[in-house]
Amino acid sequence: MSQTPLLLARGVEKRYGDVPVLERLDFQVDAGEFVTLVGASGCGKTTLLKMLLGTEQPSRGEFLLEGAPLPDEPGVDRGVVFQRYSVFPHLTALDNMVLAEEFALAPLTARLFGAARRQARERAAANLAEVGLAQAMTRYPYQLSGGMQQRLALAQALTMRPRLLLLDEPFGALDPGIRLEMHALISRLWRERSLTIFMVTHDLREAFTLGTRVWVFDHLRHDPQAPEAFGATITYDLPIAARTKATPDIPPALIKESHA
Ligand SMILES: Nc1ncnc2c1ncn2[C@@H]1O[C@H](COP(=O)(O)OP(=O)(O)OP(=O)(O)O)[C@@H](O)[C@H]1O
Repeated sequence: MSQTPLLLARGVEKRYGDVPVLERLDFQVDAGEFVTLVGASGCGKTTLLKMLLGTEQPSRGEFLLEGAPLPDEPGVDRGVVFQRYSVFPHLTALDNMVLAEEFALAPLTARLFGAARRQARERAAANLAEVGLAQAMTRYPYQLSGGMQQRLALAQALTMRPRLLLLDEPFGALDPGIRLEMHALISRLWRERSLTIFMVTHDLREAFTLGTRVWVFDHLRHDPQAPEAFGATITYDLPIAARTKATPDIPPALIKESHA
């Protein structure tokens, strides 16, 4: 069996212009891990997700996906869900799903025909059913609740069976009860599909409940004369032993950082 980690970061830094945002990122993540990212606003969590997605590039260092340089543009090997989902408003849930597959499989025309289209529709229907949207396939986005839209977003992100699933505060805009339902859904999908997930959240309880590993972002180095002189990095990398714990133990030192 290969010893190559699914994802390796070596000496990654990210600057926007002269401003360092992230520094000293060295980590390895194995297939099947569920990494949650927490930390103060503006310390670069979304920037890390964007680098993994391929919409931003490291200023220094590199990422290796299964030993090969991470492609420097988004691809079907990485799925993403944002806090607010943007869909095509004139397409039903099913047609939005099929379109995601058309973009992936026929990037030039974004059209599938005949048997390929029929199969794409069958897959789309199965994937929607898997996230609990069997009854909502013919609905338009404005007819879906926030939770249902995020279910659709998840189904769409998983359409091409990505190696990495990147979630940027995917449940941040949802009511607490709906959030719990979404926690159950993402946990089930993670287990059943053996996903590798990176999820940014401001909710520490969510981070410790869902993650097998919690990364806390902060500044290791700080110059009071020049607050923007240094980037943030992963200051804690906390393995969560018992993933199925009903009430996760959150280190008291971290409680103050919760925004929830
Ligand atoms: N395209 C950009 N150009 C210049 N600066 C940027 C750009 N994108 C992000 N930044 C800056 O980089 C820093 C990190 O932003 P990022 O969104 O990654 O932080 P975050 O930890 O995800 O924040 P939040 O928790 O509020 O979502 C911020 O200071 C932000 O203003």
